[in-house]
Amino acid sequence: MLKELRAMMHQDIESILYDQAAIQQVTAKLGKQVTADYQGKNPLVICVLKGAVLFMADLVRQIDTHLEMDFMDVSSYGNSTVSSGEVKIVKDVNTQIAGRDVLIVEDIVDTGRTLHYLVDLFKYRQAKSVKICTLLDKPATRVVPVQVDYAGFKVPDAFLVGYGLDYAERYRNLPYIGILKSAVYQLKQ
Ligand SMILES: O=P(O)(O)OC[C@H]1O[C@H](OP(=O)(O)OP(=O)(O)O)[C@H](O)[C@@H]1O
Ligand code: HPA
Ligand SMILES: [Mg+2]
Repeated sequence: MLKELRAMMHQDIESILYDQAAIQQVTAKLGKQVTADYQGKNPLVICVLKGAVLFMADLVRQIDTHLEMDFMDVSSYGNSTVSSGEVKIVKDVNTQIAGRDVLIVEDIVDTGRTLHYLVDLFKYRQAKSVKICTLLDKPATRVVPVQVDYAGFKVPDAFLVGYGLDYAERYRNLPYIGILKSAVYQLKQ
């Protein structure tokens, strides 16, 4: 049954961009950079739900400093492949931000709206510093400027799924990152 479901999901994938080994390798590299930059700082590492949850889980295990974790759920795509333009807070962090070194962990920066909003929010809450670590950066589609401090891969202008990234809540559990066949979403929009 599981095999059949996997085969069905794979049929929707145009091509695989990054397999498990590539993701693991780049995550280890990012973890080393973060470790070097945050020695003695006890950063507050904030995962942007839901897309970044798999990356967060792998990344923190590659960071060799004390750190704290928190989770924020924001959403702007709904069941579409196009940003609604409005970032909605679904769940806020539980931690006081003032005076903290905040590291935001994201799966992808696309238009930049989500991260622009979050950086502004944490600065407004008087974080000591705010940095961004994203697995994927899609610079061609940027609408709002965002300073990305740590980026795993620069990706082409295509709709990606897998390893946390969804289309209409599906495909997050694929172990790799791939391009979704446009036929899958053109049928529905
Ligand atoms: O740069 P942007 O254009 O803002 O896009 C990036 C954001 O969009 C996706 O989240 P989404 O809103 O789909 O929620 P999800 O993480 O729960 O899938 C993705 O996980 C990023 O958080
Ligand atoms: O390419 C993408 N895939 C999935 N979710 C996304 N959110 C912004 N861009 C993407
Ligand atoms: Mg999404």
